[in-house]
Amino acid sequence: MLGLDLTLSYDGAPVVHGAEIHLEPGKVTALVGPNGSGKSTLLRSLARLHRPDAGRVLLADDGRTISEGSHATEPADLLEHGIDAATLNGREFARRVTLLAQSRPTPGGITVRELVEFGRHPHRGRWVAGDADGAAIVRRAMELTGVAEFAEQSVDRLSGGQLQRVWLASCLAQDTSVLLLDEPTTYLDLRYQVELLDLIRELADEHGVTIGVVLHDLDQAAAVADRVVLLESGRVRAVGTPAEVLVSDVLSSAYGIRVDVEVDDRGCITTCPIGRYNTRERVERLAVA
Ligand SMILES: Nc1ncnc2c1ncn2[C@@H]1O[C@H](COP(=O)(O)OP(=O)(O)OP(=O)(O)O)[C@@H](O)[C@H]1O
Repeated sequence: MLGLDLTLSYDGAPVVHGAEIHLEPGKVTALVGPNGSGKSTLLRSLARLHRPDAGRVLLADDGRTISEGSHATEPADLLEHGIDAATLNGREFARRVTLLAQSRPTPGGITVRELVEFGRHPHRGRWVAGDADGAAIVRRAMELTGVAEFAEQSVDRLSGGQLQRVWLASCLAQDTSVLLLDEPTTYLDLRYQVELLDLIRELADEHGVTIGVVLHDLDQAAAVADRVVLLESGRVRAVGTPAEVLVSDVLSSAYGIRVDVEVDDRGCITTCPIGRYNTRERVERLAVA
């Protein structure tokens, strides 16, 4: 997927200025940046939920799903052979791209299974019977996200984290080749944060899914992403591997606070924003104590 020269605005006021973003099949691309830098707006434009003032979104012409994997696509291939997302009808687009949004209105009075089954909507004909693989895909989506155990429970009785996982299951049930996630670890406890990041990696590595994920936690971005796109004031400030983008001077300048970065022997990146309460001397003193 390639977002090209995207200019995005609200009420005529641009908030993203000519951004380019390339999401590759089988790779995880993390969008990071300060509050208000345009991450969600950019992600929503890739999901066709925010119409660009200028620019376009191109998709690989394979129309494949998570189950089938997808071909590698370079920006030049997409420019030549890609499909302009704006030309697809809603159903065609929804078979290719799904977004786990930050918040969604959840219909009341339905079960977890019914909400997950909702993800099958672009694969259904006029009759449910048309979706032969649907039941198996829904079951698998619920197992992967750990919601199968409360499949028959009402969504009204779920915690924030459980509901987040049910919506993720619904996105997986949609079985698209592009999966976009906006701050998916919000509301999740430590275990499910880690499991969600593992699942994201598994979908990319084993199923060739194209993944774009907005993350505030830079250490999570470093751990899960192949590429990081750093946005600042609606502009792409840096693109590259985590080791290339998540460096002290770039982060300190983007976030307006000193950010130290450590890389251990295994190449794991840890970022440490230094506030007044969190001077290096204090951190070292606590480590000794
Ligand atoms: N519905 C809206 N109406 C008007 N302006 C908006 C709207 N949503 C977002 N904006 C503005 O667009 C800019 C980008 O917002 P966006 O939500 O894309 O940033 P973000 O990087 O995702 O922020 P955060 O990290 O806080 O979620 C901000 O200046 C924000 O105030």
